[in-house]
Amino acid sequence: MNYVEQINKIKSLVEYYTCQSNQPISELLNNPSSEFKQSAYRLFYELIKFKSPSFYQEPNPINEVFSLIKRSISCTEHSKKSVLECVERWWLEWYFTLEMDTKLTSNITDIPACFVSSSTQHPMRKHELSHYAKLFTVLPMPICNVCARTGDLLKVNQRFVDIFGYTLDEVPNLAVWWEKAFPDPEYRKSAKALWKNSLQFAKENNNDIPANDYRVRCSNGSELVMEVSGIDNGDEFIAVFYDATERLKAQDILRDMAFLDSLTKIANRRRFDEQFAYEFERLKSSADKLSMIFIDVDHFKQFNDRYGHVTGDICLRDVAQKIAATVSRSEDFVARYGGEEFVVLLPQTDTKGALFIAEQIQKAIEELAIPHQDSFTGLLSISMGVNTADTNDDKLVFLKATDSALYYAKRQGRNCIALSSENL
Ligand SMILES: Nc1nc2c(ncn2[C@@H]2O[C@H](COP(=O)(O)OP(=O)(O)OP(=O)(O)O)[C@@H](O)[C@H]2O)c(=O)[nH]1
Repeated sequence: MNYVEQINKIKSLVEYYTCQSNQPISELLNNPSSEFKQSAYRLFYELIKFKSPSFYQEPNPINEVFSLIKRSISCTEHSKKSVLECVERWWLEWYFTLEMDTKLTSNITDIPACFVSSSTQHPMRKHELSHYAKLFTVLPMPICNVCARTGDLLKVNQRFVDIFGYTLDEVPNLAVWWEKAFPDPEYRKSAKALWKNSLQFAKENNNDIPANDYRVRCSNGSELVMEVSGIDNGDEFIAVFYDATERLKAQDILRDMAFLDSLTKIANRRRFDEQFAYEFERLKSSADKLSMIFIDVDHFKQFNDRYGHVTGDICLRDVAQKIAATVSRSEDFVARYGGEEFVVLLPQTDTKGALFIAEQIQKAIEELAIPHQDSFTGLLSISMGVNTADTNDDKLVFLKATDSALYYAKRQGRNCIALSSENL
């Protein structure tokens, strides 16, 4: 298998898990299925262990291969990039483990003992030695080697110093590291507990320290979210840090995409269902009121028929943005319910407050002054149904009653606001 074929195999793996597998991307990244990890491992083993000894020749081959693939992925393909980075991270960890298990001896002084396997039968050759020393230095992520008994940091690589700004003299042991990199006592406590659990897990599971995200304070005061994993051989462990900022950003984008209506750029129905359930749950344990407004654009079928669907789309986008701009409290929530229908949730708001907001929305849409020749006023208008729930109300009954109020407004001739009969 040549280099290009090897690269294509990795690309196909990423392509498959991004586009064809049934697992949603966010779940794939947060909770990778064993099938995904196993496929990545099989490919790693095939290329690195058996078929491609040439992978060993360069000090940092995995990084090079993945950089090449990254360059071939367009910057808009966020999910593909995230999946690729996930595979790269595993490969680097496996690469370390493989080297440790099969190549190293314990009588070498300039190599962290963590690289050294006591079960190794073959003494390491000189060029291999320099290779491993180099590996520690050139790997593109921060790495530190720690004595498990004393907590002394035995070695950190240049990348560690570059990224965090701490030299070995400044963080000589774990106690100082926890103090400096985790200055908030509360967060330090939870981070330490997470790390302790990870080390325990490693002892019970092949020495692999599982990856978790930690918020690390750098010497210049900035904070980075780092995914930390590693290897624990009992006497020492190696912690490998991977910058999770890009992954978290990609996850945020994916989450936004899943919950955003692509046309109007406000929350979609799925997001509404979630928020509605959350607000109703909250209502149960409080004496507050929750108000809701259903909004429907009047005679929108005729608008589309007269002005065309493209103008119709622009109109829906403008109406949605106007509603969102009018409802300004941070706890209020606006979503596209479907088609030309929108919904507003107003926590801690009584009927009077909700009617006031509905009037504001009506005024705002009037100010948009979108021509609509088939409308009574000559301008695009909306109809609204308003309803208010309290602790004892049922979610679905409330939703239905608000919908009925909206259709009452329609029957009244449109361009008006109707209050649910429950509130009269
Ligand atoms: N352009 C565009 N039109 C949409 C979209 N979603 C739904 N519609 C149209 O909105 C129209 C809604 O029509 P109806 O449900 O009959 O309602 P209406 O014409 O607004 O009448 P009333 O609600 O009774 O005032 C349909 O023609 C849908 O095709 C969209 O995303 N873009």
